[in-house]
Amino acid sequence: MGSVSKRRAIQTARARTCSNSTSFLLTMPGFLDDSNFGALSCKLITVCPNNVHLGKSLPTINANITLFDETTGILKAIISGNEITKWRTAAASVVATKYLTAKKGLRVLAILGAGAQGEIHAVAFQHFFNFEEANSKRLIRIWNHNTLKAEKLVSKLNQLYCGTVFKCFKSNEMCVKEADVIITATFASEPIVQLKWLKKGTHINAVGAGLTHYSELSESIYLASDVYIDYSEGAEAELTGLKELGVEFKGEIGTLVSGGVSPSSVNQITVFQSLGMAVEDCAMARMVYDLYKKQYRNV
Ligand SMILES: NC(=O)C1=CN([C@@H]2O[C@H](COP(=O)(O)OP(=O)(O)OC[C@H]3O[C@@H](n4cnc5c(N)ncnc54)[C@H](OP(=O)(O)O)[C@@H]3O)[C@@H](O)[C@H]2O)C=CC1
Ligand SMILES: O=C([O-])C1=[NH+]CCC1
Repeated sequence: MGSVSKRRAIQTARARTCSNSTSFLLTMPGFLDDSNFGALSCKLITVCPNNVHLGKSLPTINANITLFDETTGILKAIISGNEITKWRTAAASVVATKYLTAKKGLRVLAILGAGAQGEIHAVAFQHFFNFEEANSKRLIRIWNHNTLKAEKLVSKLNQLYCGTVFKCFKSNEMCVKEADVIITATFASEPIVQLKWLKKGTHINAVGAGLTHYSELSESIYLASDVYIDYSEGAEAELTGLKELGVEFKGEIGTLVSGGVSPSSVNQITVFQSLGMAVEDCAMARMVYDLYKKQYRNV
């Protein structure tokens, strides 16, 4: 993220090719100029929310990353991108939360959405943060519009991570009540969080992209918040609706990381509007490729 804000990363706004009214292909080329994590790559990712209704347990998001030699342009690898997309998206939310809540006490975390992103955010946030609601008990709240799915996820997470209690909420309003941090990771095309439900100083990681990238939160939340983005070019292209609403972006998270922007005050509601960056995929693909070479080819 720091490299993006220092302009050591090249990633034009991605192309979106619709295959029908709800599904699309994103083409995400990126170049990262870094001796350890640098790479030239292009992620091809399809988003098909209706896969969930096909009854075949198909992921709704499917990605592959093509990795190229920066000098010769020769294709080096095609790397499956589903796990990479999950992890790098949660990692971006962790970094945004770290920098935007640095001066705030964190007790209550609410995750809205129990799909792939909801799950990986729960795993990442229990690892990096200490959300203790009461009696020093670590707790993470999870809501899904279909409660059964949230119950299944909660049961799985409670078996895997015994240091934290994962609790299912039937109401999104109750789930976000008193939350210090909220993560929205759904395909909701209508707001699932309202301003009047929030307390002062809440930080929201808005990850989901339904029809637009900003449909999970009410307009009043955006207008009342300091909104941060991952990269300006993407925001200019994909967040036009927010700009038309009068929302001014405070800056890129990478600028906060590099110390170029002062984080918001403790009582200010903040939103990290996560679009997802091609260079996050670049860095991860390079890491996977290097590990593969070391482990299997002894190079
Ligand atoms: N910012 C970024 O970098 C990235 C963003 N995303 C976005 O994150 C979101 C989640 O992705 P992912 O977890 O992989 O997808 P999944 O299909 O695994 O999960 C989607 C979740 O959204 C819920 N959901 C679906 N429709 C609605 C609705 N109308 N209202 C409320 N909840 C709904 C689903 O519940 P149920 O199954 O019960 O219907 C499920 O819990 C997507 O919008 C995706 O585009 C994904 C990757 C990267
Ligand atoms: O960056 C990404 O991979 C995505 N953003 C929205 C859907 C997938």
